[in-house]
Amino acid sequence: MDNKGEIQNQIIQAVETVRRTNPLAGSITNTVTMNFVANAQLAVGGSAAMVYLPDEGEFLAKVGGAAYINMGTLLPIYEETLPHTAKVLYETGKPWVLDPVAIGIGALRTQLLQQFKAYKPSVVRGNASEIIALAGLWGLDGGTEVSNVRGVDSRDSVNAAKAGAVALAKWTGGAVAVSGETDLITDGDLIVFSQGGSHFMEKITGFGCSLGGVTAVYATVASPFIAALTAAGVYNLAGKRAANKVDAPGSFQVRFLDELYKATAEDIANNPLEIEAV
Ligand SMILES: Nc1ncnc2c1ncn2[C@@H]1O[C@H](COP(=O)(O)OP(=O)(O)OP(=O)(O)O)[C@@H](O)[C@H]1O
Ligand SMILES: Cc1ncsc1CCO
Ligand SMILES: [Mg+2]
Repeated sequence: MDNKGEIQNQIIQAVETVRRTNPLAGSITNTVTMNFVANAQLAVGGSAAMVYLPDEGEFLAKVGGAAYINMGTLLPIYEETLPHTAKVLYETGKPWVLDPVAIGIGALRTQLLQQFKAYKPSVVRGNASEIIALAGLWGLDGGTEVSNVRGVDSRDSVNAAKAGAVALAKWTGGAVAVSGETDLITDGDLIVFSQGGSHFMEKITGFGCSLGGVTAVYATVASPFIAALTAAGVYNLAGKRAANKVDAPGSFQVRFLDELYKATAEDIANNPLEIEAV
């Protein structure tokens, strides 16, 4: 798929189908930003449900059109819940989005992320440092063995994660989305840069987490690559619009949710993107 017009048409289809069908993408996600993830999923027209327990993860994997796993705040029960849910998703062919938040901290996080390699997440979404570190953990090109993640924040530029993102996408057969000032999305063959957003998005926690949840919503109706591009497009558009209306982070978050809700499919598809071959 190297035709920008075709990509834009598929983005329009994804946005409209979600608004028409209100699809469920269940989440196992961190307790810091859970509410923001759910509200962003609802604002784009999806349906949200958050769980912690192994049988409930399996239930959501089965009834939802896709799922979202975010590693932000691990609990002991996740040693059971996360691999169990990821295995069900993989074996039933359900798309799922992985956000490897804070990769490198703690033994359980490392162990779980290693296990996920076999369950091939349809979309890996993270900031540049997280993507580079995951490629390293999985022994792929473009990764580093030592994580450069500082807690949950990135210390690398989006472009530095290009090789790792491509290698991860080739491994999973899905898509990888690297967020930053400009977002990079790849399916292993094409690389798309999506522009927009606002510096305020670094001043409120959870824009990355909620972007992952919204990506899962679009993955219920579109390919992993189109889902990641649609989510990046609506985030960049809504972020740019919200920043034009407010002058501080708290009101930015509120305005951003309003702009997510108001964005039309055409405006999302027309948000600036540049396409290059790998
Ligand atoms: N300086 C910036 N300018 C424009 N957009 C930005 C900027 N920084 C981040 N964004 C946007 O914010 C969203 C989240 O990206 P970010 O890289 O901050 O995620 P993250 O570090 O995983 O966030 P969190 O872990 O707090 O949820 C993306 O849509 C990205 O495009
Ligand atoms: C701040 C924070 N700490 C663990 S998860 C999280 C949300 C952003 O990733
Ligand atoms: Mg993050």
